[in-house]
Amino acid sequence: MSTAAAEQIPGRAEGDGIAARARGLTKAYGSGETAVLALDSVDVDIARGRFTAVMGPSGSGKSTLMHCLAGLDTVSAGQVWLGGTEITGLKDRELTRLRRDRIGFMFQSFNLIPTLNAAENITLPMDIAGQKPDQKWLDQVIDTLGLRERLKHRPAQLSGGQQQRVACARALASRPELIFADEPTGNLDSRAGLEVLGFLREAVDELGQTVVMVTHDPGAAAHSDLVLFLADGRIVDEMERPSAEAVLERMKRFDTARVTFDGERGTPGGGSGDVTPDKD
Ligand SMILES: Nc1ncnc2c1ncn2[C@@H]1O[C@H](COP(=O)(O)OP(=O)(O)OP(=O)(O)O)[C@@H](O)[C@H]1O
Repeated sequence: MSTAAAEQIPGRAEGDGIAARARGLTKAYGSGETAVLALDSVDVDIARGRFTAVMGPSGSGKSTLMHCLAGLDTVSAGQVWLGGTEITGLKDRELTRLRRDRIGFMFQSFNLIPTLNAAENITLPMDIAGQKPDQKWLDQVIDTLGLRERLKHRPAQLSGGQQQRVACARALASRPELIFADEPTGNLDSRAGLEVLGFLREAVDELGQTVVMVTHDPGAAAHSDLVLFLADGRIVDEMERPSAEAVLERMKRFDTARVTFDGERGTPGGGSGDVTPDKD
C-alpha cells in the first residue's frame, strides 16, 4: 500500500517492504508572489517489488514528486527515505553515491551516447562508477529485453523501441533497488510503447524490481499494480489493479473538477467532489 501507512513510524523501512517513503514532503518553487507549492505535505510509501504509476493533471507535481523521492531535487520540508536511509539532509556527494548505487533512471529522452554501442551504453553508468556488472544478472536483463542480437549496434542503428529497451537495460544493469521512469513511452509509437511497458512489467514480475513510473497515459498506467493520483501537489486517490478505462474515468473527474472550480464552464456537482481545492 502507499498512503495508508502514513501512521507508521517513519524511517524504519529497511526490512518492511518499502522501497521509498516520504512524510510531509513539501516542495515550493520561488518565493513571494511567484511562489508555487508543487508538493503539499505528501505522505507516500512505495512498496518494494511492485509497479507504481503516478498520474495527475499537468502541473499537479508528478515529476517533482519523482525527483524528490529520487534525491534529484531538494525538499522544502518533510523527509524522504530510500530503503532505510533518510536522504533528506544528505550531502551532495553522499546523495550522488546513493543514487548511483541504488537507483535506476529512465527518461523520455533515452540519453543514449551515440558513439557507444548498445552493450557499452548499458554498462556505462557502472563503468563510470568503477563497478563490475554481475554478468549473470546482466545476461538475464539483456535476454528479458530481447537485446541479445543488438548489442553491437549503435543507437542510430536501433529503432525507437529498441533504444528505449537499451535505456531500460541500462536502468536495470546495476540491479537498483528502485527504478524511476518519467514518461518512458512518451516518445514512442504505441507498439514500441507497449513493448517497453511489457518489459517494465517483466522487470517487476520476473526480476523482482521496484518501478515508479510517471505517465499521462491511462493505457500505460494500466500496466502498473497501483496508481497514485496527484492533484495540486497532493495525493488525492489511489487505484489498485487499474484498468485503462477506470484510470481514464478517474482522470476525467479531475478535468471536471478543474473546470468547475475555475468557474468557466463547469456544471456544479458534475465532478466527483474528490478533488477540491480544500480537500482534507
Ligand atoms: N524549476 C521550477 N521552478 C518553478 N516552478 C516549477 C519548477 N518545476 C516545476 N514547477 C512548478 O511546480 C508545479 C509542479 O510541476 P511538475 O513538473 O512536478 O508537474 P507535473 O505533474 O509533472 O506536470 P506535467 O504533467 O505537465 O509534466 C507546476 O506548477 C510547475 O509549474
